[in-house]
Amino acid sequence: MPQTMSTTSSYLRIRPQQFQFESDSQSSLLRRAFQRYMKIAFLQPLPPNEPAAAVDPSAPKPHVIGNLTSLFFQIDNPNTDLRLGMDESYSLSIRATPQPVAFVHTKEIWGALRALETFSQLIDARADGFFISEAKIIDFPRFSHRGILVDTARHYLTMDTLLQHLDAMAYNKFNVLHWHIVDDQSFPFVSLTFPNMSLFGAYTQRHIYTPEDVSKVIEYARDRGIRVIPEFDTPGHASSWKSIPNLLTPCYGPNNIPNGNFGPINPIVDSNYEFLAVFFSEIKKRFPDAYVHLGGDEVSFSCWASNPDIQDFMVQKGFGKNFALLEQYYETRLLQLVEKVGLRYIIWQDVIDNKVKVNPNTVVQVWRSSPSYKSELKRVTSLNLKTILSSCWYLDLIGYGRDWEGYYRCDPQNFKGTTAEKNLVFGGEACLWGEYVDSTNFLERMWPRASAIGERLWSSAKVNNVDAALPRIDYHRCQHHIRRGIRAQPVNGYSFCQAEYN
Ligand SMILES: CC(=O)N[C@H]1NC[C@H](CO)[C@H](O)[C@@H]1O
Repeated sequence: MPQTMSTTSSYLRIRPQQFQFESDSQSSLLRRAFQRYMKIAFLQPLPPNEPAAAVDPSAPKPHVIGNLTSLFFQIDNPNTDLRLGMDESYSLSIRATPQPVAFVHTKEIWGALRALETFSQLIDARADGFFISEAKIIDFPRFSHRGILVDTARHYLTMDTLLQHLDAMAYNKFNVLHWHIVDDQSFPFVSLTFPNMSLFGAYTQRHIYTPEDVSKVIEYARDRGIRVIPEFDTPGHASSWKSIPNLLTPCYGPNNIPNGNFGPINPIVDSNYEFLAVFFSEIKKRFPDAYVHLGGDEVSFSCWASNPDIQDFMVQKGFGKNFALLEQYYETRLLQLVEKVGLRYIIWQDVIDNKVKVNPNTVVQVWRSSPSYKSELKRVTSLNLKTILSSCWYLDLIGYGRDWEGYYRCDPQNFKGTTAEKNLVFGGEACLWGEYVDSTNFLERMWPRASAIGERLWSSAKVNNVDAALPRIDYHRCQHHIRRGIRAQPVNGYSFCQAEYN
């Protein structure tokens, strides 16, 4: 839902063969977007040879007063970086009188992409043609970080799934793909510096993302105004990093000999920080975004506590039995080496909960839903740290019925904070963890449940009435997902699409 939108009951017909997007900008990204949306905006609304009568006879016949033949884009500054804080605002005006004219004005090219998506969603595709009403829209996102976490480590996601997902993200104006690319269970990311990591860490050599795959995802996302932020989660969730000698902590059994298991990254081995510095300097080369996600969640202390060398280290450092201090020691050194590499970072809230001192640019991702995410938001923002919320939006946790309503009601700034603290919450992410998700069910489990979060993160906080949203998310599922080839599951107990998924 745009920030401001007014329409009239005067319609213009669009004949795709006599319509084009136009701009003075020479941007190749914009040209590709124009080509893409000429297809998307004018997809046949109904299965072929469907009798026109199938169109809902009660729907009011549009009052057509002319033909629209072009949509002109004026972009003030076409060559801009894809970045946190990029300008995605736009105005869209469609007028029928004195003669049909349609016009978009944006500051940056990213607003042009968002305007194209809105324009495509305004088109009323009927059996007897394509129509669009007069409209005046002034729009911009409420939050600048509107992300989706995908997990390619618990189960592998095919490139086709990832690219379809990026298409759907664009249909919902998301702008960050948080690629949780590796974890305990597998390491599908092919490192150029340390090829053994995927050689020994991937499920098989087919369950990998080659450098070409990674570049393809980054370019495909960029074309849609979507940043790609990879997550390399340490010191926990790193069992698959086992090919790096001495990296993981050897766990000890009760008789003080190694029991063959390995735990979190070993924080007392200095060469591990040298490895991490080299690894993250590769990451900086491979991913253009200024931010990387360093994880830091769910570090289990039991293996560290079982290791006699670590026990000695804790005594030397005066940490006693407080392993949160050892995690602080690790995180402090990690954040320093990553900063030295020239990357900014996002971390899970656990790092803050363990009282690690972080760089003021740090972004904290709040994900736990207990004791209360609202008190966590207060705690993190009172440290003057930028924050994104995920707690309400764990799409991997499934139940029965319209769970999207809860996602829709959750507002990231709805906590007891000062205005300044609330403004530090600059967005959020839906998370679809991969424990029970792979390419057979990723898209239908993601969409359109994530659409409710997309509107929460783009639209005004005042757009929050679930009853008003129900028919819109239902329509959005059919017209902008199913019709565009995205397998999106039902959001309503009973409904149908003009063109069902075949
Ligand atoms: C930050 C975070 O969420 N960490 C773990 N918590 C539970 C999730 C499943 O719901 C995943 O296992 C995830 O790896």
